[in-house]
Amino acid sequence: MKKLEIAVIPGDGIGKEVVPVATKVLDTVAEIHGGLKFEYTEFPWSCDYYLEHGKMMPEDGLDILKNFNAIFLGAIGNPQVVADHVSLWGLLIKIRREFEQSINIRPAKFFKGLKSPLVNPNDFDLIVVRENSEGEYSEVGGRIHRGEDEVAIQNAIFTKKGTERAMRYAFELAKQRRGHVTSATKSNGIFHSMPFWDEVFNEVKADYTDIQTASYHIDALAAFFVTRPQIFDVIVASNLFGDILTDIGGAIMGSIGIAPAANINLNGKYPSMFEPVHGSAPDIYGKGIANPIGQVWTAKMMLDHFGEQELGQKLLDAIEDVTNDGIKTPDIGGTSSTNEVGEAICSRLKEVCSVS
Ligand SMILES: NC(=O)C1=CN([C@@H]2O[C@H](COP(=O)(O)OP(=O)(O)OC[C@H]3O[C@@H](n4cnc5c(N)ncnc54)[C@H](O)[C@@H]3O)[C@@H](O)[C@H]2O)C=CC1
Ligand SMILES: CC(=O)C(=O)O
Ligand SMILES: [K+]
Ligand SMILES: [Mn+2]
Repeated sequence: MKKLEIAVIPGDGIGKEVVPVATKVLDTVAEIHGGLKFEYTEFPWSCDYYLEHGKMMPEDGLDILKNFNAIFLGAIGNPQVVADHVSLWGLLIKIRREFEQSINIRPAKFFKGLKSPLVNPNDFDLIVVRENSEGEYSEVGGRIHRGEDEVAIQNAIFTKKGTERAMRYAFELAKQRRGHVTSATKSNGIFHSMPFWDEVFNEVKADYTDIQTASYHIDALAAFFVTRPQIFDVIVASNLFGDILTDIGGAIMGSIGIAPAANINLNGKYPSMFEPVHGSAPDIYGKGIANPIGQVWTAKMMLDHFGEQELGQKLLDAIEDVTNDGIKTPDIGGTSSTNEVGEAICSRLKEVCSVS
């Protein structure tokens, strides 16, 4: 029996609604597999926890998490009660950083049964490799002179190591896909870090002569996500650019609520963390209508990570079948609830796996 110990952090808002659906789907996958078992330990770390304890997680939170095989997280953030930079840096970004989850991979593809807002979605299938350890998301800087003369300085940090690591990951990934890497740059406007980014990209690509490459400024690239997403295979982007591109990736599939993600620790020292692209969606929380597909597809990425690609693919097929059958939450034009979609995915999965 392959036993996987998973730390589960539903977090805030709709994280608390979609995570239980996804763990139920994972249990169905394990049942079908027969030799696989997920053992969940749930942690209530969230903005509610902050209100009670004055912090997002206990002092020894990371020590507790580091012994798990993976972390499965919903979303963090309840800006009504805790400022977003405090809640995210106190938990989500803290885990990404301390556990050296240096890469965030986020696929987007034409999804069967979904109405893309694009006139001609034409089967796009791309994956963004987002640098996840530095870049524009940094604590380096400060504020001085409160009031009228206030100055805020925010530094973006680009190291050779971090930049090259993300790019090499993208090239390796492209080898297993369609052999094309696009670099998201902005070297016309950002004077130091982006020309550096371009230089590192040119260096790395010289090692991958079989891989085709392109480089676009992020503004044009964002527009191409809308006008011709088919031209992309793997896109490598800085932390901020990757963050923005992947919400667009969700949008062109039909909803940000279906976009999955994985924060990968590459050195094996710490667990990786699986959490969808979307946030806690306070505007729809509590109504039971959050789309669980982002979280369930994220579970599929966790299955892939543990070497269960075959079942992972069946799960993705089951999600697409259910969507195609019209069992959908309101964000993608349906009338089903979060739980109904989850149950339909489990049933469909059992059906396809009993016939094969
Ligand atoms: N990784 C994380 O934990 C993230 C956390 N956040 C936090 O989440 C909170 C809300 O942030 P927003 O900027 O509003 O982004 P958001 O992703 O939570 O919501 C943006 C829009 O998409 C919709 N949406 C998102 N997920 C959905 C789903 N599964 N089903 C249906 N509709 C969905 C929401 O209803 C909202 O209209 C903030 O506190 C923010 O800091 C935001 C992004 C990522
Ligand atoms: C914070 C955020 O929006 C993200 O990691 O996607
Ligand atoms: K999330
Ligand atoms: Mn984001």
